[in-house]
Amino acid sequence: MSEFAFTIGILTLSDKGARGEREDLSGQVIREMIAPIGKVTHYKVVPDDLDTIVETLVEWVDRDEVDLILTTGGTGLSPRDVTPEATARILDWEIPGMAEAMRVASMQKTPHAMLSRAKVGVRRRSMVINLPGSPKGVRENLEVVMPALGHGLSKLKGDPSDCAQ
Ligand SMILES: Nc1nc2c(c(=O)[nH]1)N[C@H]1C(S)=C(S)[C@@H](COP(=O)(O)OP(=O)(O)OC[C@H]3O[C@@H](n4cnc5c(N)ncnc54)[C@H](O)[C@@H]3O)O[C@H]1N2
Ligand SMILES: O=P(O)(O)OP(=O)(O)O
Repeated sequence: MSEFAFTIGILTLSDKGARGEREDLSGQVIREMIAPIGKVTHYKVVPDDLDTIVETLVEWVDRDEVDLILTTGGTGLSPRDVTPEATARILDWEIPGMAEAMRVASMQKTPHAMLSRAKVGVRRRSMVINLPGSPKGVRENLEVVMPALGHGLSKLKGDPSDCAQ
C-alpha cells in the first residue's frame, strides 16, 4: 500500500543485466522498498552506456514527468561505470546531503562504501537518486534516504506547508 502517490522509475544499469546474463535482483529490492512512496510506472535495464542513460533519464523526466527515478549500478570505479556522469549531465541541481548521508551511513557497513560516486539531485520537478549495484548496497543506501523521501518529494512538488510541523 502506498503512503504517498508519486510516480517512480527504476533504471538498472548493468551490462550483464542488459544482455540477459543476470537477473535484476537490485531492481526488485528497490521495487519492494519503495512501495510506500508510490507506484512504479517505469522500469528498464540498460547497459553502462552514457548516452543511453542520459537519453532514458531525459525521456522519463521531460516527456513523462516521473516524480522519482532510482538508478542502480555503475557508480563505482570500473572503466564502464558512468552513472554519476550521466546523472550530473541531466541534473539542474544536486542534493549533496542525501548522497553524503548514504555514503556516511554505508561506511558503518563496509569501507567500500566510499567508492560509490552516487549523485542525488533534481531535474525540473523530478528527483534522481543513484544507488550502488549490489542488492545489499541498494538496501543499505535506500533505507538511509527513505525517511526523508516523502517530505522531500512533496516540497519539490510545491507543498507550501510548514516544515517544522
Ligand atoms: N551500503 C553499501 N554501500 C555500498 C556497498 C555495499 O555493499 N553497501 N558496496 C560498495 C561497493 S563494493 C562499490 S564498488 C560501490 C559502487 O558500486 P557500483 O554501483 O559500481 O556497483 P556495480 O559494479 O554496478 O555492481 C556491483 C556488483 O553488484 C552485483 N550487481 C550489480 N547489479 C546487479 C543487479 N541488477 N542485480 C543483482 N546483482 C547486481 C554484481 O555482483 C556486481 O558486480 O558501492 C559501494 N557502496
Ligand atoms: O555487467 P555489469 O555492468 O553489472 O558489471 P559488473 O558485474 O562488473 O558490475
